[in-house]
Amino acid sequence: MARKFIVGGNWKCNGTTEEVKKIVTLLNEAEVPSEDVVEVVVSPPFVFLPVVKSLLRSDFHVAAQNCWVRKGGAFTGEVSAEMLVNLSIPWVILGHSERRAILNESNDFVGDKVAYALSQGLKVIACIGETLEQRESGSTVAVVAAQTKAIADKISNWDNVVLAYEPVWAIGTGKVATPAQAQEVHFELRKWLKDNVGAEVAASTRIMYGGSVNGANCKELASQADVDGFLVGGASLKPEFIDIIKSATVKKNA
Ligand SMILES: O=C(CO)COP(=O)(O)O
Repeated sequence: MARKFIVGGNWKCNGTTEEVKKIVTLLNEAEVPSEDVVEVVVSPPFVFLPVVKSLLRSDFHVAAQNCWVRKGGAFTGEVSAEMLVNLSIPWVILGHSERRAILNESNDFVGDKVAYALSQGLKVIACIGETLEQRESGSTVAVVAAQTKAIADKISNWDNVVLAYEPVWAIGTGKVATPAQAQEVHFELRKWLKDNVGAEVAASTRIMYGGSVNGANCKELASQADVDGFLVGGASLKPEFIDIIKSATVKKNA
């Protein structure tokens, strides 16, 4: 089954109202392949979601960067999945390594979050990835498999899930995974899905790559068989994000 290329821009904890409006203008004026070829999702900080949603072209979509693990209530500082749905925010990024590492989100907690967000009707970009230490000790595949299992154990429908493989050592470091390194892990993840969830889910679930993707390295990464898109941090705040969106055509012409 054809997996539509997907490019996400994770703006992380960046931006002022003025800067956010500038990025939206840049996106709105860009000439990019049609929605049939590439799905574009941008993820501003919570406070800017309404303004971005209201100004952004209708063929691009918005994502929150996180949400609370269960139904909202007395959880000071949290934002619930219900609130995102109420604001017609279709997507949420969950399990980003910055939240796993800095805010101690465990595999189980991320699995619960994914399950709850899906139950409320959100689409989820679920992030996984190994640290440098884990890669150097040869446990990359075991680590990403355990992270994926914690999600798989809690959900029964993968239709609204996209995996984002983001090796921690490549995030914000300028040290991008080589196309072969990315392809190897994406292949193993798809195999894990096939062996543990099912052949159909393995064939249809998109796996994005994230970690120092930029306008110069995106085409070669996009040409890898199991790379179905990108989750972009730093470069999603710059004009080169448009070039990354355009790299979807590498797939179309493959
Ligand atoms: O964490 C990332 C996207 O979620 C990747 O960040 P960079 O593209 O800045 O390395």
